[in-house]
Amino acid sequence: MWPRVGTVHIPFVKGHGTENDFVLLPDPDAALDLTPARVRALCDRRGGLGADGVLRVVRDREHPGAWFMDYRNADGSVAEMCGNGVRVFARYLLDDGLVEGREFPVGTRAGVRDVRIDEHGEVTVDMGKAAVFGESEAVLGDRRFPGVAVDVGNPHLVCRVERLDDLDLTVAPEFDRAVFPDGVNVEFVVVEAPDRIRMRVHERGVGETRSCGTGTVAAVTGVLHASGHQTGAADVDIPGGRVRVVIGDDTCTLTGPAVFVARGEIERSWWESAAE
Ligand SMILES: N[C@H](CCC[C@H](N)C(=O)O)C(=O)O
Repeated sequence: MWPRVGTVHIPFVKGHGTENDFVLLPDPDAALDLTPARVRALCDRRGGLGADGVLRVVRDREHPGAWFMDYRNADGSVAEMCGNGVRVFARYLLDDGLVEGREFPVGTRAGVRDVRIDEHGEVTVDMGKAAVFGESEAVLGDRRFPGVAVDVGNPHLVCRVERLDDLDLTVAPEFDRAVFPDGVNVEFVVVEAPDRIRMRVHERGVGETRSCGTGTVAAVTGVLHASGHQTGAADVDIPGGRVRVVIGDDTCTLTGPAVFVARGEIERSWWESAAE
């Protein structure tokens, strides 16, 4: 073992939900100064661990005994909610014995989200009510994509397209800042069948990801809205896998996997140097 010269390293867990990947910081008492610079450094796929975002386990001050998910995007920004992240976060709480039973609440900046983990490890998250709040468009190069604005606790723009393989998502789509003053996650959606859609997503604060849980809820909500329906269900195929979305009268659910890849320790000296 490397000599531990009086340093205490920082535990982490690496996991993903349909390949939307995260660094999870599990120690709620570590008193970490999680600056935006450290989040960017952790998410850096060369100089750091590499991830789309960071999930930190925090004691929920408003709900004693419950846990709060402090989610950060790879660019260091704070987002209200992360559907894939909640699945990974919930699985960690269950696997590490921090909760009793397979159904429990998780606090997020978008509110409390009830989760259920079945015996196969599939996680269902009550995502709350998704709401269409207008129409707008995304611009990629010289192409304009009309879409619907959907609030899933975080902002989304859902654009229906005929194909996904001709979209250059290496650049951020332009959008109307009057509609999305805090930025937006943009989904490009192909409807394959009334209960199956395919999508790609360019995430606020990250870039193109292989999956976006809140984005899949927004996509199904947007497609149903466009067809004049308020409720329905669909399988959503994203590059990182498949999730199931159910849009009900009062709430939506997202069901999908949560995978742990590795556990380890972040070198304290690296952590201090990343503070900026
Ligand atoms: N990947 C996340 C979405 C993060 C959204 C974040 N990029 C934002 O700024 O809202 C998810 O699975 O829901």
